[in-house]
Amino acid sequence: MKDVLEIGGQLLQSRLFLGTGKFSANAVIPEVVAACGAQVVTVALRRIDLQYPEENVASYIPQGCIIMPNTSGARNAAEAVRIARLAQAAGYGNWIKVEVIADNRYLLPDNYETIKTTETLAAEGFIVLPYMSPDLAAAKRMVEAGAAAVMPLGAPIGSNRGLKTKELIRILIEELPVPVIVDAGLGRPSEAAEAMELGAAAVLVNTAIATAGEPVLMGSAFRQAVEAGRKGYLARPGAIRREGTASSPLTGFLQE
Ligand SMILES: CC(=O)[C@@H](O)[C@H](O)COP(=O)(O)O
Repeated sequence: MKDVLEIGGQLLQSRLFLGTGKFSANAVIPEVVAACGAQVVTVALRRIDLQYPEENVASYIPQGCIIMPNTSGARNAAEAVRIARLAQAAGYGNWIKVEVIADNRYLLPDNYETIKTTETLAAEGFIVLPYMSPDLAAAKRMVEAGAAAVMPLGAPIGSNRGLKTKELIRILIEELPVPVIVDAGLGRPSEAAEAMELGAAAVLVNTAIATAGEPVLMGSAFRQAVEAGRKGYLARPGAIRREGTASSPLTGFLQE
């Protein structure tokens, strides 16, 4: 049975979602998407320019990808809902990544406003993927509100600090009935593999790929890391022990 990820009725082979901010030029995006094998690509509505296609980041996303607008810039539920409706009216479908960020230093999400946004947009038929701080109570409310997945941060956006919220994300993976997609802060392919080994359904990466010296090569590295991490999870890793266990029996050699 092929290992596919289902979200909003879509069957995805790729578990690496790509963010499109911070690239030195939009022209590199098609090659990076191909290197990542990404099927879901997120764009900020403010970077969608309907009048000048060459400035419209969405026009660099290959056919066949799901373009998932995000509500970055929204500081409360009302603004996020407005951005989502604008994106849909502009023809960008009904997937939406909810981002409601009220602090300028750490760019941490406002879970309360995100819950409210999820309630409104899910009721309007959007496929809602809320970016959130990994809190079980808030995540359950987002799921009750109709979230198709939840997207807890590993570390602050753009920090490249990795899976700093690992134990909280593990709880979400164990307790929630929807896919858990680690989003934000993953700085190295190994950290994406770590998230996948934990049981994350997918990861979303932007800064680490966009700001690498070689974004296409880094995208390919993240692709392989996500695939390896997923296989490591499916293979059911052995128990972690404190004591040593000989790889071949030493009986008959050591005096008890
Ligand atoms: C919430 C948000 O905006 C993230 O999707 C961001 O784009 C990805 O975070 P990194 O840039 O740290 O990968």
